[in-house]
Order: sequence, then structure tokens, then C-alpha cells
Amino acid sequence: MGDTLWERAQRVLPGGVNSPVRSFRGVDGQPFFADRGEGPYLISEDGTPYIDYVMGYGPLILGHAHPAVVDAVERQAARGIGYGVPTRREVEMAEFLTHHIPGLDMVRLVNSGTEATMTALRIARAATGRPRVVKFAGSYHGHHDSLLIKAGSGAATLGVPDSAGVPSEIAALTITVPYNDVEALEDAFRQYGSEIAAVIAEPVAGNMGTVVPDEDFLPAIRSITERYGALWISDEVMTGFRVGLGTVASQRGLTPDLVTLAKVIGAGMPVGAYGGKREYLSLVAPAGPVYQAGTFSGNPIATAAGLAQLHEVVQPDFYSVLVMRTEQLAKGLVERARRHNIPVSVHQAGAMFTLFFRDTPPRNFDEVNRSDTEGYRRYFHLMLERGVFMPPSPFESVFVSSRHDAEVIEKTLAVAEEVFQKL
Ligand SMILES: Cc1ncc(COP(=O)(O)O)c(C=O)c1O
Ligand SMILES: N[C@H](C=O)CCC(=O)O
Repeated sequence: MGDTLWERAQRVLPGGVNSPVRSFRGVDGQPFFADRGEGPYLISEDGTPYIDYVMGYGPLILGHAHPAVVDAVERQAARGIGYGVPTRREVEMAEFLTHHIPGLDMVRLVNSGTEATMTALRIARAATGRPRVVKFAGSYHGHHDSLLIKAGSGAATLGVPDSAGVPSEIAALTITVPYNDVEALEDAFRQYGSEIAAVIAEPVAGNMGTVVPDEDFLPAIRSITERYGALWISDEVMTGFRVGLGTVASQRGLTPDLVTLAKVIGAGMPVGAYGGKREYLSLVAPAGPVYQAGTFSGNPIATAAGLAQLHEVVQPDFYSVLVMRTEQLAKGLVERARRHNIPVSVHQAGAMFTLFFRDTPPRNFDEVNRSDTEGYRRYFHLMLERGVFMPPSPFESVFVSSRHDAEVIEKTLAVAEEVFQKL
């Protein structure tokens, strides 16, 4: 092995990376190393600029290095990086979230989406005294044991949806049903209803690619869980402030018992949060018996960055323009592919979407798996060679930022035209 950065990385990091999807194995590729980000562009170590549609896997809704976020981080860094006592901004962040998400009474800040969903399950089990949880196949909720079952994202990409190292006793407590399948959910409750603590769902799936729920799916989760005395955890780590202001559940007038957030609320800093009804959050230590803690939770730089970003997204027309551009791109890709007789379809939700290499949009993970993943692989590489960085896996979503202006979208579509011609 030689001495390139990639070769060095593979000697000292498992698979050369710190998170599997970054390895580009999902498209049989080799990753480029980032040097810096500027607006919609990611610039590699060798100086190549890429139009970036990965956007840090979702958090960077203002693009890279937005001046308001950079300024907030710099100012805070000069005043200290971590304190271990409460800060004003932790309160402001919690107030912001509870203000913009109806039904969210209280919030606890953590450091990642994984921590948020892990604790949400613990609260649900404590509140109900029940052991089992329900998740949907192809959904990803982080890498803790209870939820690494039939998981999407990198786990699906690498063919390890059921991770080694998860004790079978723990895996047995997780019931998996197909996304968008209300009857299968009813069946699970008919069989195990009195043992189920919670249903955790991505309200728009983003980790099998973007899959929008059928109209009745989320209301059915709400009514079934209520009927059986289980909690509904809406995992909005990806969708929160990405699909629109607040959460998907709140946009649809639904109130889950617990909500998990991360990504956009941290602007690229390691942040997560869980929140929900007061009766459940009051169970969390030191107020109650459910233990959860964190040296870095509510970190001052993370809250400064997150709040700076959130203050931008509440500006008038922020989402209408962003969603319009996202739609322009998503529809433009479909039109161009079809012009060249390539069967594709798309699911879009707010500022995220996935282009599926199949003629009808999938409703669940099985259907996602029946798309042309080899076609996606070739599309990814041809786009990358021409300076457009699409997600390095057919199981991830495209993320658009406010810095992807009309010109950048047009440039992307021109590249796509050339690529579909070659596919
Ligand atoms: C819906 C969802 N939940 C949870 C997670 C886990 O978040 P994190 O990677 O911050 O641990 C992710 C992404 O990774 C996600 O997309
Ligand atoms: N799909 C994942 C989260 O949303 C991608 C992030 C990762 O696993 O590195």
C-alpha cells in the first residue's frame, strides 16, 4: 500500500472512514477527501469543486460555511468551548424548539440522533413498563442495538441491515413491519399489543432513499398506538426543519408522544435532541428515574451554530424558495432521464428527495430494493466525474440548501442531461 491519504486512512481507520456510507462502497467507489466547503460547493483536497447534494447528510440547509453560522461559532469559540454548567443558549434552543413544534412541551439536548432515539426508546419502555418496540424495515434511527434491525442507510448499503454484535435477546424485542403497511402494523399490535412500548417511525423515510408516507400512514400510527397505550416516537432527525418549518408530524397536525431531532438544528455541529409531552420528559433524570447524561450535551458552540441557522430558516419565504428549487431539480432530473428512456421516479419532501431507478415511486424497502442499483451506481460516477456530488448510495437522500440557486440547479441539470445520454 502506498502513501495517498486514502491508503493511509485504510491503515488506521476501519474501512478508511469514520462512518460507513462515506466509504463510497455503496457505489463501488473511492471517496474524495474534503478540503473545504463554500456555499453549495464542496472542494476536495486536490482542489476539485463539486456541487454538493449530500450537504453533510442533511444538516447544512444554509450550505457550507454560511456567514451567520461561522460568525456564531467563532464568537463562541473565543469565549470558551465547553463549560459543564448550563448556558443561556441551551434554554433558548429549547424555547425555540418548543415554540416551533406544537405539542413539544420539553426538550433534552444530546450529541447525535443516535443518542436521541436510544433515549426515546428508554423513556417509552420506562413509561409503559413494556419491552418491545416496532420499527419499519429500511428505516434507520442510529446505531444502537434495539434499532439496528432491518436498518436502512449505510447498513442497507453494505448489506448488514442486522448488525453483528447485537444480542439476539435484544433483537427479539424489535418487531419490524413494512413501511406504509397499516395492516401489518395492526397485526403486530394484535399479536403483541400489551408488550409494545413504542412505534418509532421516520415520518418521511429518508434512509431507504426518500419515501413519502401514504396519506393514512401517520394518522394510523397515531391511532393504533393510542388504542394500545403505546408511545409514538416520530424520528425527525432527518426531516426536522428540512421538510419545512418544524416537524413533518407538526406540519400534518399530528402530535407524537416523543420527537427526536438532530442534523438541521445543529447546523453541522454534533447535536441531537429528544422532546415531547411533559409527562414523558419528566421521567428523565434528574427530574425522574430514566437516566441519560452527556459531558458535551448542549455544547455552547453547537447551540450557537444551531440557533444561528434556525434564525435564518424562520425568515419569510425561506422554505417556499428552497422547496421550489428542490422541486425544479427533482422534476428536471426525471424529465431528462425519461427523455433518454431511462425509467426513473422520484419522491420529494420539502428540501430532500431521491431519484429512484425504477418507473414508479417505491412505497417500502422491498420496492426500493427492486430498483436498478447498478444504474444508480453508473449515474453517481458519471455525475461525480462532471463535478456533481450525489449521495454515494441509492439508499440515501439528496439534500438541497438555500445556496443552491437557480444557476447551480441549471448547471446540475445540464450535467444530468449529458449523463443520462451516456447511461
Ligand atoms: C432518521 C434518523 N434517525 C437517526 C439517525 C442517527 O443520527 P446520528 O447519525 O446523528 O447518530 C439518522 C442519521 O444518521 C437518521 O437519519
Ligand atoms: N443516512 C445517514 C443518516 O442520516 C447518513 C449518515 C451516516 O450514517 O454517516
